Amino acid sequence: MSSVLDLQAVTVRRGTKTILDSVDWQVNEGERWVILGRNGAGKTTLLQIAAARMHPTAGSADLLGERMGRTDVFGLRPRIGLASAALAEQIPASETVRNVVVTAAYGVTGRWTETYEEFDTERADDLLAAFDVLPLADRLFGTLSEGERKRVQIARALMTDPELLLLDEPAAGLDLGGREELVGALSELAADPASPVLVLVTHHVEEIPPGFTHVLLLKDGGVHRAGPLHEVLTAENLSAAFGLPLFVAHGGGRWMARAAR
Ligand SMILES: Nc1ncnc2c1ncn2[C@@H]1O[C@H](COP(=O)(O)OP(=O)(O)OP(=O)(O)O)[C@@H](O)[C@H]1O
Repeated sequence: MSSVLDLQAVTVRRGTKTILDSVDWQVNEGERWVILGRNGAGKTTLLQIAAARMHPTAGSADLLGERMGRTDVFGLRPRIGLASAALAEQIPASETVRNVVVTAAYGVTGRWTETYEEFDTERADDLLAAFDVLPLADRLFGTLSEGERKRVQIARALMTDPELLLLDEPAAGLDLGGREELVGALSELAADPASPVLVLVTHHVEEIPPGFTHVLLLKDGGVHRAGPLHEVLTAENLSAAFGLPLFVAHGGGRWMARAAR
C-alpha cells in the first residue's frame, strides 16, 4: 500500500495560537476517511494542509509522494480535488453550472477567454450526471439550491480526475432529503474502486456515508484517535473528543450519536 498523505508532527501556528499541534496522520490508497471534531478543533486547517493550500509551520507533509516545501504546489494541486465553502464563495453566481465544472480543468473559477476541448465538456457532463444535476447544466450557479450547489461543487472537484478528494462539510446547510441524497452519492463514490482516496470533514456522525473506512478524531488541534471506523468511533472516544458524554450507535451502515442520559 502506498501512502497518499503522510503528515509527521505537523504544526500550524498563527501568532500565539497553535492551531495544529504535532499532527501525525497517514492515509493510504483505497481508504475513505472522515474527520470529526468540535468547532475550532482544526479540521479545516488540516484540510488546507492536505490540499497543498497551506504549509505547516513545523513538521513535514508528504502529499501524493511530494514533500511540501520542496515541490511545486501548482503541479500538485490539480491532483487533489477540494470542495469547501471558501472555494464555493469564489464561484461567480453568473457562471453556468457546466462551466463551473469545466473550468476546474483549467484551475480557474470563472470562464474568461479559454477555449475548452469537447472532451472536457463531455467529462463535465458525465460528472454532473453522476451527481444527478445534469439537467441543471445550463442554469446559472447562483440560481441553484444549496443541495444542488454542493453536488455541483463535488463534480467540479472531480473534474481533474484527482488522486485525492477532500470534502469540507459538504452536507452543511442541507435539509434532510438533500443530506440523504448526498450521503447516498458519496457512498456510491466510496464503493467505486476507481474513485480517488476520500477525506470528508463533518460535524455529524449521521453524515458518514456507508463505505467509509477510517476516522480521525481531532481535539484542540491534536489527534485524539485515528484508525478504522469500527475500532475508533466508540462512545468513549467520541465523548472525549467532543467533551461531553455521548451514546453512539451503528446500524444499516449508518452511525448516530446523542447525549448519553
Ligand atoms: N489565521 C488565523 N489566526 C488565528 N487563529 C486562527 C487562524 N485561522 C484559524 N484560526 C483558529 O484556529 C482554530 C481552528 O480553526 P479551523 O477552521 O481549522 O477549525 P475547524 O475544526 O474547521 O472549526 P469549525 O468546525 O468551526 O469549522 C479556530 O479556533 C480558529 O479561530
